[in-house]
Amino acid sequence: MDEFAPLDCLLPSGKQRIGLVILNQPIDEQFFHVLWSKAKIRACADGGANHLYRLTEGHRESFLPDYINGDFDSILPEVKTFYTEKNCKMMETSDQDLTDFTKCLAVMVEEIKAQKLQIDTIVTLGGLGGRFDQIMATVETLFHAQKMTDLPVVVIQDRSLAVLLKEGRQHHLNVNTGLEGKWCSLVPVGSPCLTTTSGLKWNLDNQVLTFGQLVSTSNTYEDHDPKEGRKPVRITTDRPLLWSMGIKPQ
Ligand SMILES: Cc1ncc(C[n+]2csc(CCOP(=O)(O)OP(=O)(O)O)c2C)c(N)n1
Ligand SMILES: O=c1ccn([C@@H]2O[C@H](COP(=O)(O)O)[C@@H](O)[C@H]2O)c(=O)[nH]1
Repeated sequence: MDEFAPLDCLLPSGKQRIGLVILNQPIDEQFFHVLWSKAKIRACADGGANHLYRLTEGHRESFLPDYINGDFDSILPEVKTFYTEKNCKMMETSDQDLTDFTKCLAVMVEEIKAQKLQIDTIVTLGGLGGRFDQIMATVETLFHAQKMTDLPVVVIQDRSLAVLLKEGRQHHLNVNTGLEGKWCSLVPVGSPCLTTTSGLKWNLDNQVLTFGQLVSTSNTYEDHDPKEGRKPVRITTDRPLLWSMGIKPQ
């Protein structure tokens, strides 16, 4: 059984130790500060460095990533110069068969192993906005991630979080952090998913989720007694299944 609280990473008091990946999308300042302070390793994928540079103006030296990688077709010259001079590791990879996000994640997994870092979750800022092909590529990267590591890889942008649930497991998602928004969803992105759930308003009972037949979007949580808190959402699936959920505006 896999127990996991997807939004624990955004709680200042949350217990997860994280690795942080910054992609080339606008960064939510509040989320950034919570995540940065908890992170044991921090990385930018290519143009992600431009966003970090802009956001931390006036305090840049306190927010240096461990490495920046990618094909460097988006990082601005002054940003590249700044982080190079500050001795951040610059890892240029010309490979045009994998996205900069996938490559960044692969490096992070290697670094976690090499440095024996205690990490519970890899959290990515960006990846769910901007270009549609990049959003689809983010989902594809989550499939690569499952081959690279057993750690959960969570993607957060704006008020949405996405994580790919592993196949053949029972997942218990703790959705009682207080940060959960109203909606949640289960999308069978790679192949049809035989799915059973509890804790949702619209549950599935050994049903096949597949495009063109049934996809669980605009779902929400089962009603609960506010004094007792929400019960976990339980999900079993025979194939990787994309869980996504809203984050309540703070
Ligand atoms: C079949 C196939 N289609 C498309 C590509 C092209 N391609 C896939 S990943 C990739 C790198 C994308 O890099 P990234 O920095 O993540 O995105 P960018 O902003 O450069 O588009 C490229 C060029 C390919 N190699 N193979
Ligand atoms: O519209 C977008 C553009 C990019 N991303 C993510 O950021 C990385 C790095 O992007 P670069 O354009 O190479 O700087 C890319 O691999 C995507 O994962 C995005 O989410 N949306």
